[in-house]
Amino acid sequence: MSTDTVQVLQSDGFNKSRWTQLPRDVLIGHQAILQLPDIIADIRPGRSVLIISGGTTREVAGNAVEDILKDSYDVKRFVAGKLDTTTLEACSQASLSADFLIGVGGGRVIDCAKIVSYKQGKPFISVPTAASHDGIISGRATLPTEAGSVSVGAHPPIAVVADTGIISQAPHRLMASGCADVISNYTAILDWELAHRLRGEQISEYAIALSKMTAEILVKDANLIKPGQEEAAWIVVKALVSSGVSMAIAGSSRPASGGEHKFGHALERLIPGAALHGEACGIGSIMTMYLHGGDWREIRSSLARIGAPTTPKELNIPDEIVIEALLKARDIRPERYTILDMGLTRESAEHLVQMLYEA
Ligand SMILES: NC(=O)c1ccc[n+]([C@@H]2O[C@H](COP(=O)([O-])OP(=O)(O)OC[C@H]3O[C@@H](n4cnc5c(N)ncnc54)[C@H](O)[C@@H]3O)[C@@H](O)[C@H]2O)c1
Ligand SMILES: O=P(O)(O)OC[C@@H](O)CO
Ligand SMILES: [Zn+2]
Repeated sequence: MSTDTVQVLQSDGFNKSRWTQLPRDVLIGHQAILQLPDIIADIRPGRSVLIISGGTTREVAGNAVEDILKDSYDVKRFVAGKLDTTTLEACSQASLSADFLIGVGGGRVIDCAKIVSYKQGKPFISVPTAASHDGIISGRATLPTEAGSVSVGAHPPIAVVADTGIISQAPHRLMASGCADVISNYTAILDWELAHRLRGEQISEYAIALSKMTAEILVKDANLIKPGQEEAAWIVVKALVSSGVSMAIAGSSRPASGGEHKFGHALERLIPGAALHGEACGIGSIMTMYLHGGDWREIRSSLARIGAPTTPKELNIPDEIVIEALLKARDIRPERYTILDMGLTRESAEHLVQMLYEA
């Protein structure tokens, strides 16, 4: 390095720096997948692509994406049945001959594409088939492991193509779950602020403001979120994108994931597949809002208005398992301090679950 450069680099002691990664193109709207060739032409990621989808989502949109691209690109496909290390390894192998990846599906498929993209250093495009989670643009991936869910570093997608027609035709339960994932931002923020006050954890006011505003706008528009409506898909996808941006600004999932998410991850381990990700976090958020002394009834009524579950019974989950998940939450990502890490007892966990059924 030349002396001139060293002089330019000198500072007054301020040494913070943050690299925020965001997608280059975000396209949301009616028949958006038809514009995939334009998006790819804009990015120029190469000529061969691996389309990653799930069993169902391949039928829903994976095949259509393949059809749209097959005349101009060398297309291969990979079906990710579940998200585990074996699948990730197989997907990585399949990606070796591809220049770029496209993840077409729900949260697990997109996380699979995100992780493989990061490991292989290849760009990926996110094509969500449901508005069920706020990971559609985030640079983090959630990996279920034996020891619980871990948030792993990944690349954000280079582009997002969210087709509101496809998304509006997904089961409403998925969209309601995505709304619950966003509504749970309210308590994620309270937990982050708590960790800041109690533990000196660094917070980002910008990330907090965006995350909170996103939840507020979604709750304000709750009456427009109806099954089968493309406008509803439009509203929810925008909220999911906005929540994802808050995570990108924070450089972690903190503004959108607090104790209610630790509870959700614990519940998924105890009774896999019984609740969708957002559903579990929504119920968790009612309980942690109560512990924060906030308006938990407002969280509950917002979830109910959107059609998301507010009690374990609606998901056929025994109350006892929810109590266990509340107590187990502290073992999930112990470094992430939340209201559930402040000495919750079995008695208070039982009370929290009973409270969900209160009129
Ligand atoms: N990386 C992040 O920042 C982030 C954020 C939120 C959630 N997540 C993760 O994402 C996952 C949750 O996502 P999810 O709720 O989408 O779960 P999921 O990916 O398991 O999808 C749920 C179900 O919906 C089906 N599906 C998707 N689109 C459909 C459609 N159009 N029609 C019919 N069925 C359709 C899928 O086949 C699947 O059976 C969790 O693993 C969670 O931890 C990650
Ligand atoms: O890091 P986690 O807890 O998976 O959070 C990411 C996302 O689910 C936030 O809505
Ligand atoms: Zn979430």
